Amino acid sequence: MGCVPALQRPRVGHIQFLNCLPIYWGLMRSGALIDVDLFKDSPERLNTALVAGDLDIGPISLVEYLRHADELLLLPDLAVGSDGPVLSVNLVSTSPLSSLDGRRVALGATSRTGVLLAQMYLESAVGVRPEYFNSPPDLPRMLDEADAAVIIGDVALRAMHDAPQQPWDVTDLGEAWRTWTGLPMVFAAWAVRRDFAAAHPGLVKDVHEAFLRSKELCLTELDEVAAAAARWEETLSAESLATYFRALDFSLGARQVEGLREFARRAAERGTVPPLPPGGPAFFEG
Ligand SMILES: C=C(O[C@@H]1C=C(C(=O)O)C=C[C@H]1O)C(=O)O
Repeated sequence: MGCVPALQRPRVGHIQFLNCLPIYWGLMRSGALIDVDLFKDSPERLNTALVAGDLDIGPISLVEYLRHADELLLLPDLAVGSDGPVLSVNLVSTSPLSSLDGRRVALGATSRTGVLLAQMYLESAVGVRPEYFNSPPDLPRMLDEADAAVIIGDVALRAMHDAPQQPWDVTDLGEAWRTWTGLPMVFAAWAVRRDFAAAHPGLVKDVHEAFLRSKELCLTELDEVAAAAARWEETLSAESLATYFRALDFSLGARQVEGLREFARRAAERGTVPPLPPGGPAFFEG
């Protein structure tokens, strides 16, 4: 009887960490926010929502993408990574890394990629086999219960900032990966569910283009983003936030894909994730 289906905006995830504030800034400045239903949350909850089909498009930890690559397509040229120090994916330790054999290491619950990278690094580069346990990302509590802790996002950025006044060794895992492999690290990428992309290719193209425009725009306005964010920070200054935003690499070009593949290969070798299919990752090609 000519029933018109209700129009529904794409359900899009957004990481509620400072790392994705530049992307949010760009979406806001271009007006693209009006055309999406934006869900802000922590990375691990966004991972779950995208995999469950409660979101259509969103950022996903690289490790979770690798576990669900058959259900997802990556959006080209968009990621959260670094080609060197990242400042916010940190292994914080109260004793030297070489002494961690058999000792307890707390893994922060918001991270999937950072915590796996820390384990790979400790075991294969440092040569120790600690005992790991999962923990809420509360650094003082983690260090009460363990000799080292892996944290990401704002908590990690603030810990890096406070480290000179604390008895901590901080290993920046973006930098460690780069020194170890010579490649950039991709911690998270943006993906669309394959079923949604098949049903609504035009919408996905629009959202992807909005994200790319947002990225371009924010890169030219990072000092303004940093100044706006610093008003709500107790200890991080506009200068340190600007340094942070410049350390982050939001691109997913040929070199970043090479880094992604190398991480995938090493993770699959450990049996933690299935191998990437040949020619992978598969991208949305709207
Ligand atoms: C650089 C970061 O990238 C992230 C790291 C993630 C992970 O370790 O699983 C997931 C999403 C991103 O937020 C960060 O959170 O600091």
